[in-house]
Amino acid sequence: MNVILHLGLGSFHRAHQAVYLDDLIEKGDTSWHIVGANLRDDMAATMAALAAQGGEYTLETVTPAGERTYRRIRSIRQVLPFDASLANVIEVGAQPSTRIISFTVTEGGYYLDEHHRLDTGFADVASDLAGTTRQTIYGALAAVLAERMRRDAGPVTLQNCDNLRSNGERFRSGLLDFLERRGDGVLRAWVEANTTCPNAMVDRITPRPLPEVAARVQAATGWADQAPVMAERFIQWVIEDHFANGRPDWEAVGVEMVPSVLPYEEAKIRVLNASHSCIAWAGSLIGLTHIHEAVAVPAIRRMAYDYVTDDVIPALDPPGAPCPLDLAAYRDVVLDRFGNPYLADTLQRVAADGFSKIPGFILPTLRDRLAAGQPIDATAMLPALFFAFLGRWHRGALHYAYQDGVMAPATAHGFFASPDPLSAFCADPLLWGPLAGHPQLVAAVRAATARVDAFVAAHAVRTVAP
Ligand SMILES: NC(=O)c1ccc[n+]([C@@H]2O[C@H](COP(=O)([O-])OP(=O)(O)OC[C@H]3O[C@@H](n4cnc5c(N)ncnc54)[C@H](O)[C@@H]3O)[C@@H](O)[C@H]2O)c1
Ligand SMILES: OC[C@@H](O)C(O)[C@H](O)CO
Repeated sequence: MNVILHLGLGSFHRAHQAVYLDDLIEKGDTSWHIVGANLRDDMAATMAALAAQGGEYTLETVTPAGERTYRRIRSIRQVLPFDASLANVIEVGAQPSTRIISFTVTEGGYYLDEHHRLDTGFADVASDLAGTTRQTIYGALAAVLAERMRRDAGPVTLQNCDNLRSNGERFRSGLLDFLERRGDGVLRAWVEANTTCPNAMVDRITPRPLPEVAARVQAATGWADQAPVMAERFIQWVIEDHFANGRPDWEAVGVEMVPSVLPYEEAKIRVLNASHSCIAWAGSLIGLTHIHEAVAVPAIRRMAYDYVTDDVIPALDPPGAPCPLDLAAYRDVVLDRFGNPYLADTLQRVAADGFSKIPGFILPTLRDRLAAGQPIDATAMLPALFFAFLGRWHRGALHYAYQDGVMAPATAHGFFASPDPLSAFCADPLLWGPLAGHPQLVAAVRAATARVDAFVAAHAVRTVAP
């Protein structure tokens, strides 16, 4: 039996990779299973429920027409209880039968600067580097791989499943930097020789499951499942076929194995993820709650549509180097997927982690457009929306809690204490990297904030503090 150890047993993994593997098991190939664990004690009730259910749970999918399906997923065979020492994770990860270690630790879980080097200013990274904790993906994998090397347990693939551009390469760069900073040259050399990190594009909108999901699952299946997940029907996974020690027969279940994931990930990140954030920030500013409500507001749909049409498509599909994907068709499909009312995906979930999403999803289009001497008006709307959103958060006037794994609250509050808050926001190196303070960026975002203010004044549907 071959094992995939998955770190970060959130909703997405259980609606995506675990489902692909379950598809394979259903086809009669039982040669792989998943062992799952978390690096943080942040979803204890779900982890306990999953463990009590032997790793099994129900996946509910729903189409834009409201057609629901229910299916029991059995590919996760073991759930490791959280333990800050990660002793169980290390034990499983160091076994020769574990051939793949995959992870979803959110966009904010990588702590990389624009050169893909570790940003050691983050307390979690600093304490993992000092060896006092194992709470980041780097600290955890350094411990697992050290034990694997000690036991001579063989090569292993490190498979990133987060929404990160060149997600395998970036993670690898962070891991190697982590080992170098720790002075762990022997392990670093072992990792270079014995691991691969295939880039991958992952896609399936997976909201945080609400209590209604469990109620529907029980009504439909009779099982009082304590850990169900819910997702859209659409699913996609594109992987560079670069595995160190074998892999499941992913092609047999529709995973696309490609030499380069680049066009897929650029399209996904810039078209889907950036417009998703745009819609979430805009909808939040006018007091809405769900993505489908926000994308139904013509002015919001237009912002996302114009951003993709005016700025992203010309950047990704320039004359002389045509993109292999039909980006206009992709834009339309994505906007329709956001309109699925039965998903009830929250603005709160998608608006989260702006301090990772501005640099990851939006900055590359600004950079490309400015480098080509082209206007950035449509893209500037996105940071202008986030700036207004952050202003609401700063004043305590958001109608939900904002979660951001990377934002330093004092720094973000500090923008609004400055005589020119917008300039302070546009000068933040974490958000803007080499574009921080760029005069054209500041001018375009300033002009866009006036359009955002006009949009809010015309559309506010909920009484919120100004
Ligand atoms: N939900 C989706 O629609 C979707 C779709 C495609 C990709 N993804 C990717 O999956 C990620 C997780 O989404 P989800 O829906 O499973 O979220 P979730 O909130 O259900 O789970 C988040 C997981 O990440 C872990 N985590 C959070 N911060 C961490 C950190 N700094 N270090 C280590 N572990 C950390 C948590 O313990 C948990 O296991 C997203 O951030 C995204 O990159 C999600
Ligand atoms: O944009 C937010 C993401 O979590 C999104 O739901 C996902 O990337 C869709 O695959």
